[in-house]
Amino acid sequence: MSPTRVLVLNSGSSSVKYQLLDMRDNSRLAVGLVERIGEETSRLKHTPLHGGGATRESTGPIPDHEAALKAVSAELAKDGLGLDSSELAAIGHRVVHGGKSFTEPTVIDEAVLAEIERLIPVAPLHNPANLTGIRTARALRPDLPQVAVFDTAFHTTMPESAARYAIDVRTADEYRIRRYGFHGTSHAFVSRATAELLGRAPEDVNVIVLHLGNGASASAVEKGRCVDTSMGLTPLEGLVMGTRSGDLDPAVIFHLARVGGLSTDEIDTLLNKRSGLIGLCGDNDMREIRRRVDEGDQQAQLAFDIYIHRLKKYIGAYYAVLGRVDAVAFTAGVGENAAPVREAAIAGLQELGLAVDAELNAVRSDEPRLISPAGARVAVAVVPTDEELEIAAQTYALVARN
Ligand SMILES: Nc1ncnc2c1ncn2[C@@H]1O[C@H](COP(=O)(O)OP(=O)(O)O)[C@@H](O)[C@H]1O
Ligand SMILES: CC(=O)OP(=O)(O)O
Ligand SMILES: [Mg+2]
Repeated sequence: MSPTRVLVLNSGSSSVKYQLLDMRDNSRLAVGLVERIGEETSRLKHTPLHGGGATRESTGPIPDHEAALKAVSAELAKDGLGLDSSELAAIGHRVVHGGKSFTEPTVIDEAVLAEIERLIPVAPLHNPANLTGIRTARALRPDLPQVAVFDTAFHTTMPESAARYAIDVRTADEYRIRRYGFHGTSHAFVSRATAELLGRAPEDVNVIVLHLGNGASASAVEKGRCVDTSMGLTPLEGLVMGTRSGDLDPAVIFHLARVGGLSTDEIDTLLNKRSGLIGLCGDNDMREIRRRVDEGDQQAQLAFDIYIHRLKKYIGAYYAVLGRVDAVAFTAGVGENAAPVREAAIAGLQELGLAVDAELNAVRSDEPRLISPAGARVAVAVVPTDEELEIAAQTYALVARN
């Protein structure tokens, strides 16, 4: 029998999330996470899901993504699920920036690696980690197909009117400056799952997807195709995020350089790592921010209000882009868990047919669900994302075809 298992690696700037799935029934055999890579207190959390083993956790320095992946491989081996298994069909990798070249999942070869490397300047937090993950996995299993699934792929359907910045065309083309968009695997999965929740085909519905994690982005999905998204050349544009500013007047950068004397790298770090919620109030975790808000903390309240204001602007903008909206879907860590964020983002939008039912919004569940009142013109939904399952499905489909 041909092998049916797929290992998915989602390498972030300082973390690796992974899942081992059996594609016969999409069941998960093991899931885990390595956090704080590069620090003294790195943490590995591994949960075997077949055979009912207990979660194992360990803390200690894991210097880089190569060491992280080797540690993951060792954990999997303890459950008899090692990377040497003949049941493994492929390894699927989340790759954040694929530029314009990659519109589909792609089997990784030297040319693909070179292109992912060339794109590092426009995804400095993500592509280097993705590359190390791929190189380490290839060294461990050189015989196995390794597939890249790109965050940018779902957004390649955006019309030029949404994808181009209004800057000199020749300069834009020379430096390939355009809006690529990210979190596409999640936007694709969630827009489809939302249509399913409504009992309709993806081609029949228009959905605004709000992916609110540490990184956050919105997208306008018309009949299953992305027509606009809030992230741009890099994952810095758009919504207020955990540590990233999102939209700002580009002249802020000249001002910081000319008046503040900051270097380009310093400004990059400021906007990507010391802005957003953490820059506004010192915390980037929405749980902590809500706790402070509930205690009357004014700084946390202002950070929350700025976050919500930006989110509301994008809901309005994408409503206008789509003309008709069937659903607004909240997803990722904040979108799935933070009821106050959903309530505040939709508040006051009744004229657009949008409302949230307080009781439904308070329900905690891992299932896709509606939170709008019965009979509402536009559905508001919470739809948990599953980037790993989507990456596994795309990886397996590609390998099974070849
Ligand atoms: N119960 C919760 N209530 C509010 N926010 C939460 C909760 N759980 C997680 N979050 C938020 O979700 C964020 C992580 O989201 P996630 O989608 O996992 O992000 P990423 O994939 O970018 O690491 C946390 O930083 C936190 O702000
Ligand atoms: C592209 C991006 O922002 O990803 P993440 O949310 O995983 O940081
Ligand atoms: Mg994420």
